[in-house]
Amino acid sequence: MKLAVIGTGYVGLVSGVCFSDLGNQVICVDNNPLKVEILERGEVPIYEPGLKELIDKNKAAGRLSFSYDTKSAVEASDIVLLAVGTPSLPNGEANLSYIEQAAKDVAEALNGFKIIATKSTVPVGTNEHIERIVSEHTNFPFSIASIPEFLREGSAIQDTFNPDRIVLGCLDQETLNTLIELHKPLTSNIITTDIRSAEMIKYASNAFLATKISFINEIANICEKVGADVTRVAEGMGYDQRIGSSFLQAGIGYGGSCFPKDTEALIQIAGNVDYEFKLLKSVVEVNKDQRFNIIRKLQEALGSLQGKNIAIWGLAFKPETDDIRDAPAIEIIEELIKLGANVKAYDPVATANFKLKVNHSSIKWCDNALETASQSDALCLLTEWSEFTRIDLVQLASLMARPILIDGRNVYDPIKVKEASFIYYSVGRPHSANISDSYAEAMS
Ligand SMILES: NC(=O)c1ccc[n+]([C@@H]2O[C@H](COP(=O)([O-])OP(=O)(O)OC[C@H]3O[C@@H](n4cnc5c(N)ncnc54)[C@H](O)[C@@H]3O)[C@@H](O)[C@H]2O)c1
Ligand SMILES: O=c1ccn([C@@H]2O[C@H](COP(=O)(O)OP(=O)(O)O[C@H]3O[C@H](CO)[C@@H](O)[C@H](O)[C@H]3O)[C@@H](O)[C@H]2O)c(=O)[nH]1
Repeated sequence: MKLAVIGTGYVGLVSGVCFSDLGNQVICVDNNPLKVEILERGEVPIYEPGLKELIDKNKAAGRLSFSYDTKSAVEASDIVLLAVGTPSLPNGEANLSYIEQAAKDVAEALNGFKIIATKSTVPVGTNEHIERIVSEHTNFPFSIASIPEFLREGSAIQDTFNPDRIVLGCLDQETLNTLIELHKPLTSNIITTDIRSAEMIKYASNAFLATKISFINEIANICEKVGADVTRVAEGMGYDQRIGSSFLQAGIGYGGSCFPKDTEALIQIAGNVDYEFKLLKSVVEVNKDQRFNIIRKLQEALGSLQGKNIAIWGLAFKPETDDIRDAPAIEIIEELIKLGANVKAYDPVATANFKLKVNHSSIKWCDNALETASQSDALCLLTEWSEFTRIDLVQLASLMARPILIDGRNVYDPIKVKEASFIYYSVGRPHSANISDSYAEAMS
């Protein structure tokens, strides 16, 4: 089949590359000429493991190309996938201006029947809105579908080739047949439904996963006070198949380009029909506060942070990505600066993106993990990159002015950290400095 993919962010690029690898002819379009130039030069504008190799392979096979010309890409295609951004507006609602513009661009480029399918995460009813926009700008026939995307950054290729399910929202049987044919090589678990339900499946999935994270983070906060171990609690819960073990890792809260914006958007979607989504509002509130546990633990260990040297390991919102959108590190570092601390920061790949967002004279950007920790009063691990887990803890402690380690992702064995003479704070685990003695006293 011949595809035009509009938008070369994570979703557009990865799904475009995936479909070309399956033997389809794909043109990935972006209206940012800089991105297209980078891709045409053979470089990749995002860090995503395995993506460059797959792009090179499919470009060489003549199945994949890049363009900023929506018109010629659409003209050459049977199916158009919309994969442009839907970021948050200040009130939390999804900003639909990119998708509206893309729909108009595609409509004006139609030269015959096309399927126009939305992969972007859009509020319920948006595909009907897209249908209206397209019909206002063309006389050619077309069919609309919603194909929400569930890939995760950092494992986007693996997720795309091995999806748990494909959701196809479309009521036109011929269009459905074509889309089933396109997705059949990926999985047999293809759910077909109406467009509004498909749109809601995406928001409900992200909101549920975010709920699991906030839930386990609150359990962790209680574990800290009662001397239980949240990692064992999550393990014990996860064996119950009704609960499942994934997304029960306590930490500093979720970040990234999706959970924060999609939870806010679903609260707005509900609000627009006079429904107060109380549970999800609490999920968001818990998440916003969880990252500040890092600051609270630093203050417990050091008192005032004024003039203290604080090392930060990890700036990306999760490992294996250079994406810093809504990364907890942003607010943590901004708060440290506000409190008068001197910050040294390091991330294996996300520093350049982070500098564009947060730059301040009291931040020293470092090139490696040990240099960052050297002479610091405390070290905070915010992203669980594997290189941090492999570090020699004894050497690390010897380099620091004070051996205080705040582990925001529970990556270290508390016993080993103690053996290396660290004062260790993790999230919801015993053997850390954060066990409440008052609970033990109260129970005795
Ligand atoms: N990032 C993820 O992991 C992920 C996963 C699942 C779903 N989603 C959803 O997919 C959508 C895209 O997310 P993303 O992170 O890939 O976005 P992104 O912001 O990284 O990229 C979007 C791209 O679209 C381009 N664009 C905007 N308007 C255009 C137009 N009219 N014509 C051509 N190109 C245009 C932009 O220049 C940009 O390169 C969002 O709705 C998001 O919620 C994202
Ligand atoms: O047990 C967990 C799992 C995740 N996280 C955090 O949650 C955030 C999101 O992680 P993850 O879901 O792995 O990455 P994303 O790339 O944001 O993917 C989510 O958002 C995408 C965009 O909508 C969806 O497509 C994916 O299915 C959904 O997992 C990150 O900050 C993680 O650190 C935790 O704190 N604990």
